[in-house]
Amino acid sequence: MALLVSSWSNGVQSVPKDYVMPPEKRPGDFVSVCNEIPVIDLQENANIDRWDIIQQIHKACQEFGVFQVINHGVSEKMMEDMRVLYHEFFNMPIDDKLGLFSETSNVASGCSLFTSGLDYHKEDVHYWRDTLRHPCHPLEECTPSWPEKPARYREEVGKYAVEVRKMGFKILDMIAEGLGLNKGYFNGVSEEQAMAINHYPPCPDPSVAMGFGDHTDPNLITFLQQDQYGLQMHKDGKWLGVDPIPNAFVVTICYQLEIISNGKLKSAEHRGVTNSTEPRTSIVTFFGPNHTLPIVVEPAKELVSSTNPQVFKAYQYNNFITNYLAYLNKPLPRSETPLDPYRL
Ligand SMILES: O=C(O)CCC(=O)C(=O)O
Ligand SMILES: [Fe+2]
Repeated sequence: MALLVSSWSNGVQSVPKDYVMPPEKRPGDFVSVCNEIPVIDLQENANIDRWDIIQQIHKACQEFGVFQVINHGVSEKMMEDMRVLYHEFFNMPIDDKLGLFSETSNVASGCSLFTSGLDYHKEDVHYWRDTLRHPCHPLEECTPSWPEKPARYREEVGKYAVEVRKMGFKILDMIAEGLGLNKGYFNGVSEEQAMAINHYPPCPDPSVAMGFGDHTDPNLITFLQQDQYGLQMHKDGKWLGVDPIPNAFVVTICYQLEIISNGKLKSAEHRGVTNSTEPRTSIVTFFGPNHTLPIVVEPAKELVSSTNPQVFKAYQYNNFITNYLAYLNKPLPRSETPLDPYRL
């Protein structure tokens, strides 16, 4: 537990040496907010109909692999309640969190509170973050593993998970239609829903530490709400800062969507940096195929033709996840990406 950054970092004057990243993994010069990352209003009006919104989403998925949504249907009150709840959670006395703590991230199973990356003791340098992670669907099976404190946790997070699922499926339908696929096309590969709540305490020197290193999420699609600046996206060799718009969700295209779209949509590489003044919390929801079932993922047949040859082969999702986790443990610099073994 003493390992949690939030348990020891308050008031520290310098970054401990096992949190000082080697130069190639540091955040580099300050990256300001990029106003080009699309912000899409999901509310139809007299001038904008559903098809216009689908086109905006499609363009953003092709050009950036990321966009923000507003008027998305999840109530502002609920998003604010989540911010307040997780502020309270990360500020609870250590004893209240002890039962949840795990020294490894335990990604595949139940609820865990961990720090840094996948396996703290195997790392040379650590990330400046603590994370609570748990599955969210089916709700009745998941909630018994969730935190018991704050007392309203299970009720509030349960409602939020349901609302985010509705929004997620609505946006996935629009992505499907933008690709020329039927509504509901992604239903079979978005069954699994999990949340990760990343907490980054203020860091005395954000230029040498890293909150969350570069990565692309392995699942289908990710929705993130954030209370402070810190998320950056990689595009055309540059890092772009994502504006922390209150009550917006950042939508990120992940590896499975790039593969199913036969490379038409781009997955987005991203990272989280720290700041020296304010704690930052990102509340992240992931949707993807059920990793406990032998689900086959492959490019949509409708998107493959003689002029658009298939660029990825079919594989089992659980095999992809095993390879992805092994990839994350490989030392830098890595010569290939987790997508490469699946290219034709
Ligand atoms: O905290 C952030 O902004 C990034 C979080 C993230 O990329 C993740 O949880 O996969
Ligand atoms: Fe991520």
